Amino acid sequence: MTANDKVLIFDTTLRDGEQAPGFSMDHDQKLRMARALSELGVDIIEAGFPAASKGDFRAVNDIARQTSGTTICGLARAVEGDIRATAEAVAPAAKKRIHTFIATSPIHREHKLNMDKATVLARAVEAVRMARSFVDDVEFSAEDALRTEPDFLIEVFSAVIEAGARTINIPDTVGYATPEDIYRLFSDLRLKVKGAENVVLSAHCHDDLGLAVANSLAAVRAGARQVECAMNGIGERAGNCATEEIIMALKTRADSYALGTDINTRKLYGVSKLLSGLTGHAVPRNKAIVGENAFAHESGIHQDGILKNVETYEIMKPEDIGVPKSQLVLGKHSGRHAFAERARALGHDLSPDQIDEAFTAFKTLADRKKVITNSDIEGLILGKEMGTQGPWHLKTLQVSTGSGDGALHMAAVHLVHDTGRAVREASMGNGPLDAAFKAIKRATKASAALADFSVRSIGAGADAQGWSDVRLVHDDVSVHGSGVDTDIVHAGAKAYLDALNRLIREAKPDPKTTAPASSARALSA
Ligand SMILES: CC(=O)SCCNC(=O)CCNC(=O)[C@H](O)C(C)(C)COP(=O)(O)OP(=O)(O)OC[C@H]1O[C@@H](n2cnc3c(N)ncnc32)[C@H](O)[C@@H]1OP(=O)(O)O
Ligand SMILES: CC(C)C(=O)C(=O)O
Ligand SMILES: [Mg+2]
Repeated sequence: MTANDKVLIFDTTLRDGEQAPGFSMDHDQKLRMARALSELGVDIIEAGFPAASKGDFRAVNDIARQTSGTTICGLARAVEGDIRATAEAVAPAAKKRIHTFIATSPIHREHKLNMDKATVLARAVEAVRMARSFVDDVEFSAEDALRTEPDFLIEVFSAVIEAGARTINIPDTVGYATPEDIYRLFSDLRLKVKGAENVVLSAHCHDDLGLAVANSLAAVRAGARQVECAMNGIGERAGNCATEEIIMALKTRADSYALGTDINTRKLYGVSKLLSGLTGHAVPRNKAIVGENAFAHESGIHQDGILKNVETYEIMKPEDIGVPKSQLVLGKHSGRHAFAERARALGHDLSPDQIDEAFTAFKTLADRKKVITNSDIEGLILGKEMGTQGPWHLKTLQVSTGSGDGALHMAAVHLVHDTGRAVREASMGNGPLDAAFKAIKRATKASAALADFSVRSIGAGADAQGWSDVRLVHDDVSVHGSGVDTDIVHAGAKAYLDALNRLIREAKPDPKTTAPASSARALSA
């Protein structure tokens, strides 16, 4: 594949995606997601905004340290401190990029930046020059490009290319453009920007009008060779172009685009599920590519067609996305091989130890549940992954509850700390979950306020497992925890402890990877 036959996938799940309300991830979750994106084969991971906080700096820095093979990028305003912090954060990566931006549209210039055209132009050039003093790979974005005067865009892009930018990103920041607008603008810029033939043109489309993927395809048609996107389409407001959708559109309609990506599409479903698990937001059932209904057929005419020829109603192969159509039925008589195979088919590459652990949990579940679905297995694997890191581990939870006036709700817990210390505590509460949360709080002596709690069923049937999400807040730090169990009170208690453990771990960052004082100064740019 030559550079011109390939579309670079720039994944911004961890930056634009994480910026959206309700989608923040803690340090471990970001590292886990970065690993999954790298294994998926994205070309560039935008890992965060290092100047935003010490936590963001540390996450980008650790991702740069631990992720090999993928370009690690951080976002910076056209501000010296932001660029220095980003340069420092991405420095450990073998392949690193600084992405700097400034808004160019009249409304942003006048009302947000309070800068005239000449100042915006000068700041853009200065920022790119400075970023180039740290790294070779510099991307420049003209925020709100689609509402900018085209002549001014041409002037800015020509100048930043001369200053050393290698990627020129043309964002539809507010999701205002139509595919025709995008096609026209990208075609025009390709012709008129000086040096455009030597750089990669990039699309960054938001989904406010539901056009992000269509607009990204229009940009590709007009010559863009990088698409910025986020898994499950998360991002500011209505979100970004969905990574899984643009990739499968290019693959499925290769007859029309004739362009490739380096993505292992079979991992898409697993990465999508991982993100849902980490953030506590399930994808809608009817979501393209990765939704539960994407390959499900209920109506008779469709089922009849599918039975006669699957292509009557399916334009993609589920296995190309990692959605298994396996004939193996998993139950209590199944063995380790079949289990490991299914886990792999669902996109989870587990180590032998992880398979042992998940298989033991699977057998316990199979004894309790008649039918084991793919959702059960996912819940089990993701739930295990989430609950294994201490310092506290739940050994036993016993709940006694009743109904009617004066009913008492009690919970007793047995927790074990990483140090080996065991603690048993009990508490009453306004309900069984409240009693369990209070007993855990007492046992760990941790103080945190419950900001959000939810439980949903994964899989079908009365014996479906419950997936619980808990958000705890302490000292302005907000963390999310998850728990899975066939019993919803146990699922809630596991989620509560998972979140408490995260708070405890967040409170003690690894001194070796904490942002040094110089970058802390940079944060106040
Ligand atoms: C379209 C996008 O997605 S843009 C990226 C959005 N991401 C983020 O905002 C990341 C998280 N942000 C933060 O943590 C904070 O906003 C920080 C650390 C970046 C800045 O915080 P503060 O210094 O407190 O400034 P605050 O956020 O209130 O205002 C932004 C300032 O940056 C200026 N600014 C905004 N974009 C740019 C830019 N690209 N280049 C230079 N200056 C900029 C604004 O005009 C404003 O300046 P002012 O203080 O002189 O009015
Ligand atoms: C920072 C830029 C690329 C952005 O997210 C946008 O303009 O939407
Ligand atoms: Mg954006």
